[in-house]
Amino acid sequence: MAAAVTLLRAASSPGLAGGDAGRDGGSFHCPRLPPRKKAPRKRILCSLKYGCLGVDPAEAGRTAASPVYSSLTVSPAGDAAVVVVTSEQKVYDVVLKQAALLRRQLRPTTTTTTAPSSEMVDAMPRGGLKEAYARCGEICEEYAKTFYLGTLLMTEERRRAIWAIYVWCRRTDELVDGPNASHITPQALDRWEKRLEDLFAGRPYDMLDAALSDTITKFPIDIQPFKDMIDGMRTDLKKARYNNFDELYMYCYYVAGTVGLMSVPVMGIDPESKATAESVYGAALALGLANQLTNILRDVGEDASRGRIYLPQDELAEAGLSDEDIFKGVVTDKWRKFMKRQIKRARMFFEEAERGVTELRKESRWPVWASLLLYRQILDEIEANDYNNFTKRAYVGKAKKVLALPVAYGRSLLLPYSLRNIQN
Ligand SMILES: CC(C)=CCC/C(C)=C/CC/C(C)=C/CC/C(C)=C/COP(=O)(O)OP(=O)(O)O
Repeated sequence: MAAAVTLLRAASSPGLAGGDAGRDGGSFHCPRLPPRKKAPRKRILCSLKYGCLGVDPAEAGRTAASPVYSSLTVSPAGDAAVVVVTSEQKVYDVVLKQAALLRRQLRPTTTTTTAPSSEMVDAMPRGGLKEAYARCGEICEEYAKTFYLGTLLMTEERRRAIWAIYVWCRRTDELVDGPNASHITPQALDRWEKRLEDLFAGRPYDMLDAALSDTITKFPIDIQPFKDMIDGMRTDLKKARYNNFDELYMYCYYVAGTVGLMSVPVMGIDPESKATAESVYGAALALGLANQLTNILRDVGEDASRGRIYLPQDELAEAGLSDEDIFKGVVTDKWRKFMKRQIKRARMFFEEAERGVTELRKESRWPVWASLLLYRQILDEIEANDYNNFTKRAYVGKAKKVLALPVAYGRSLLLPYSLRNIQN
């Protein structure tokens, strides 16, 4: 079962998602739950941002009553209020937590010292941490060249930290997507999680872990996004279908939104920026989601050949499409229409991410812009392929890749969005 589905929570829970916490940009409008006695069984509609994306304006009226709105329902008994929380709200709780941590510039509580522990020293090669980070850099360069090039502009400490995070994510992903994926069991993921806890406590198992162990002593990085990513891998082991966008949203958070959350404390917010930490984390989350949705749209055919369909089943059905159509892989008008809706949604996540990039420290913006521009172009390529993502892999050519670098650099010089009106 997906962790993605709505979760039940007592209304009295202190971290009531989307409740009075509020959100910059006004996208969350979940009012407080009403007092129990006065409003038994009252339903409160929370308008969420992305659930209804891609719906034609003509259909807009219908969305008000459609299930894309989460319902907060006071229980019939009136005494134990139960809240159904959407994935977007649940993830937003994590965003708030991470933002609070960054604001306070806290070190993770499990880390007791900034000096390498004896376990850390044992796990390190003779060249020590320097060599461990260099290896992380090589891996990052090998798998994500454009992003790697961008990181070279960052300060050494930040760049090395980003590489260490990248490598941990890559290794986690390889557990379920790599050559040994067919042997991976939930127990192996449990062991990987234990290993994560150990490295956060200063007890790394190997040199690559040692680099991350060191990184978390230098930046206010929380373990939760890392654990959530492992949860995403657990989802991948047992789930091959997503009933609706809410479920898919959660999956995308687990496997990619988490990367955005892990990166912000290292990339840093521009000291001049007037944006709140929540909004920057929100943008980082949006970029992870946008990238993952794009990745899914690019790989429809490849995933189908492994029996997997990472598309909202209800939206497929609405478009008159079934799993069989995906397995057959014929581009029809129904498929084009369905794809247009999915692409539109992915672009909206990219749009949300854009503002946030400008709020990052100047030297951190370039790699993020570069990867944003390049990944977003995959959507253009899917369109250029007339939506044939069954047998053609949308690919951004070398020339376009090279061109993206100066464009990204130019954008990284722009004033943070939060300062633009102030200065004009
Ligand atoms: C926007 C702000 C404020 C900060 C930036 C925060 C960051 C760095 C967000 C990026 C998140 C990210 C890179 C998520 C990973 C998404 C993803 C789908 C990666 C795909 O990785 P591969 O599987 O290696 O891709 P390919 O299959 O294309 O090679």
